[in-house]
Order: sequence, then C-alpha cells, then structure tokens
Amino acid sequence: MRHITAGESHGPQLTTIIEGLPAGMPLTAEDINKELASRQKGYGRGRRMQIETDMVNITGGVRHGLTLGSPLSLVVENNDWKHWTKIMGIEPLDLENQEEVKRKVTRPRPGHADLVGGMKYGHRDMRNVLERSSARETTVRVAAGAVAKKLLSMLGIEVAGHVLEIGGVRANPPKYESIQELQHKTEDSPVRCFDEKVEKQMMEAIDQAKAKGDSIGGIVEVIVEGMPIGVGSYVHYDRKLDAKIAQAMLSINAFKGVEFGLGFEMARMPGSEVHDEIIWNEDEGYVRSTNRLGGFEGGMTTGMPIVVRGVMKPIPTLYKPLKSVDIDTKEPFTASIERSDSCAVPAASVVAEAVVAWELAAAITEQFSSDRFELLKQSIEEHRVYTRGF
Ligand SMILES: Cc1cc2nc3c(=O)[nH]c(=O)nc-3n(C[C@H](O)[C@H](O)[C@H](O)COP(=O)(O)O)c2cc1C
Ligand SMILES: C=C(O[C@@H]1CC(C(=O)O)=C[C@@H](OP(=O)(O)O)[C@H]1O)C(=O)O
Repeated sequence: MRHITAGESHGPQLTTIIEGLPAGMPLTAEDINKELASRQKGYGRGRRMQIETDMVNITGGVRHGLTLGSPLSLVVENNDWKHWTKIMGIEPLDLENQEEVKRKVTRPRPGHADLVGGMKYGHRDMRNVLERSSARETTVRVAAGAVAKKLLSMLGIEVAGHVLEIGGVRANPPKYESIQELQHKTEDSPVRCFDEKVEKQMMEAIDQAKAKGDSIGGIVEVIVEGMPIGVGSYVHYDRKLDAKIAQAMLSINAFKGVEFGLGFEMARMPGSEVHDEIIWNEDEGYVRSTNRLGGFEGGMTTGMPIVVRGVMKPIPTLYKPLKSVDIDTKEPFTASIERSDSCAVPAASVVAEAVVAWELAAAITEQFSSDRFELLKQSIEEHRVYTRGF
C-alpha cells in the first residue's frame, strides 16, 4: 500500500489517495471520523481547533460499505478556508495592490521550515512553505491510519497510542488487562494519558507554559498487540519494519527521536538484562519471557507487542517570540503572533498511532496475498498456524 497527501493548511481541503487496499474490506466514514475527532480533542491546542470539525468525505474506492480494490480517495475540508480565500487564492497576485503584496510572509519563524524551505524552493513569500509544512497535514495521515487500523483490527491486531510524558511530567508505564482497556482509558483522558495521577500535573504544566508565553513537548508511546511473527525482513536494509516505523514516527511534525522497547536505556544495561529469552509452550508456540526489545529482532516482528516511543520538541511558535530576521529588509524582529498550540503532544499521540498502523498494514499487505480481504485473512491465519508449529 502507499498513499500521498495534498493540500495546504488554510486551503480548501486536504486529500489523500491510498493505493493497494484489499477489495471487500468493510469501511465507513465513521471508522475514520472517530480517529479525526480524537486528534482534535487533546488539551493544549490553540483556537484553530475550535474552528475545525474534521469529517472525512470518501470520494472514491468504496461502494456499499466495502472497499473496491481501486484507489481510496479521502477528503477533509478546512473550515478555516473561508477566512483565507483571498490570501490562499489560486489567481496570480495583483502586484499593483499594496494590500495584497503586504500580506507576504517575509519573517521566518525559528524552528519552522520557513527559512530553509523558502531558500530551497525560491519562495520569498514564505507562506508557500508554511502552508504545507504545517501539521494540519496530519489530519489526512490520521485518516489513512484509520483505514489501516480498521484493516489490522479485523485481522486481530490492535494499535493504541498514548502520552507518556509532557513538559517533564512522566506517567508510570501503563498496566492493563487488555489493549482495549488502554485504548478506552486514553480516549477518556484530556491529555491521552493512562495514568490518572499525573493527568492534572500535565495539564498544569501546559497551563504554566501558556501563561509564560512558552510551549512544551513530550513523549508518546504506541503499543501494538497481535502482530504475526516475521513481518518485515532482515535481508535488505529497506525491508526492516522497525526502520520503516522509525521513519514514519520521525516524519511527524516536531518529532525528533524514536526508540523501541527499553530504547536509549539499553546504552546503560548489560546484554543479559536487555535480550528476551525464548520459551516454548504447546498452546502459543515460541514466546518470550520479557519484551525489552519492543517486538523486533532483525527488522522483523517477534510476535511480542510492539512498543515504540517518539519525542516531540516544544511547539516552535511562541507567544514570547524568538529573534529572527526579515528576509526583505534584513532587519531583526521579534514577531507577535495571533494563535498557536502551546502543546500538541496529546494530538501527536493520535498521529503516532496512525503512522505506525499505516506501516504495519502496508507491510502486511505486501507480505501476504491481499487482493481480496478474505484471502488476506486466510493467509494470516495459515501463517499463524505455521509459526506456532515451527
Ligand atoms: C499535531 C501538531 C500540532 C502542531 N501545532 C503547531 C502549532 O500550533 N504551532 C507551531 O508553531 N507548530 C506546531 N506544530 C509543530 C510544527 O508543525 C513543526 O515543528 C514544524 O512544521 C517544523 O517541523 P520540524 O519540527 O519537524 O522540524 C505542531 C505539530 C503537530 C504534530
Ligand atoms: C491546523 C492544525 O494544526 C495547526 C498546526 C500548525 C503548525 O504550524 O504545524 C499551526 C496551527 O495552525 P494555525 O496557524 O492555522 O493556527 C495549528 O492549529 C491541525 O492540527 O489540524
């Protein structure tokens, strides 16, 4: 499967086209809308989220609730577009009109793609950069991820993303009976955190940062249960599934690091406390007594839960702005801003869940027969029987 996205943050709409989805898979707009709503809910977001109510329009690839095997086209409209029709119009700029010319963005924001993107593509109006580098694009990545999640779920694979840390406030690792419990508890939390004891502290940290005109980041974790053994491959560097997941996590705006299992802690531990011993029993076949490696060996799934974390830097647009330089006048300035998120870590945990789900669904459909959904299901069941009896 592959998908690309198109659309600007304040343009009319965002679009994604997904190719390679099996035919005959049940899919409704509701499957996607619930994920879009989760992405909008997190505490710490700015006024833009009050303007948007993200809803998907399925414009191709589904008939009577089933996928056709043809490209799936998903559209999410930007409500804010109506306030930006002049600035975001497709007509050429009227250079005689000073009001229009003045709207150009010539003041790059530190921590954003503005300056370097402007240089790279020759955009002296850096709105041409910021409109696309904005995390508004993650809306349709979540839509694609929702489709992937639906596919995985019908194959017995569940994905849950949650917040582990915000602004230095760290939650205890989640303890749950079933991954559904983790999903529900996270969904009910304003900061998408499983640990109720630190939820308030996280919200206070966000409030304090906002009051100071500052921003904070954090750490999100994605857990996946039910993956068949041996998805991905060790034989080529570009087929290693953990590497694909790492790339996907780092492609989320403002994500700066990724780790699996014990992650960076491994640097300080002996091998005897890092590797997962192999055991065998009649019912399950080969399992591990621990899961310190987070579900991967040699770029392939071990069948243990996948545990991946990503770190998000603090939001770069600050109400207490940083110094920068106007590219027309070369004069220094400290910009005033109208609106921004102060913390988007809860929203980012939904995006992380989506991108991980996407990579897993893509790897599964690549590895198993997947023209028809029923065939895919059958292939995976046969594979599970095979690995159990190996
Ligand atoms: C869900 C989400 C919301 C974001 N909201 C904002 C925002 O309101 N203001 C802002 O300056 N950056 C925001 N960001 C971060 C920027 O998009 C990001 O830092 C910027 O595009 C530069 O990319 P980089 O940090 O990956 O280098 C957000 C990121 C995510 C994932
Ligand atoms: C619109 C979304 O996030 C936006 C991401 C973003 C950025 O610079 O990345 C800046 C803000 O947009 P605006 O400048 O319109 O206020 C956020 O609201 C969204 O998540 O749907």
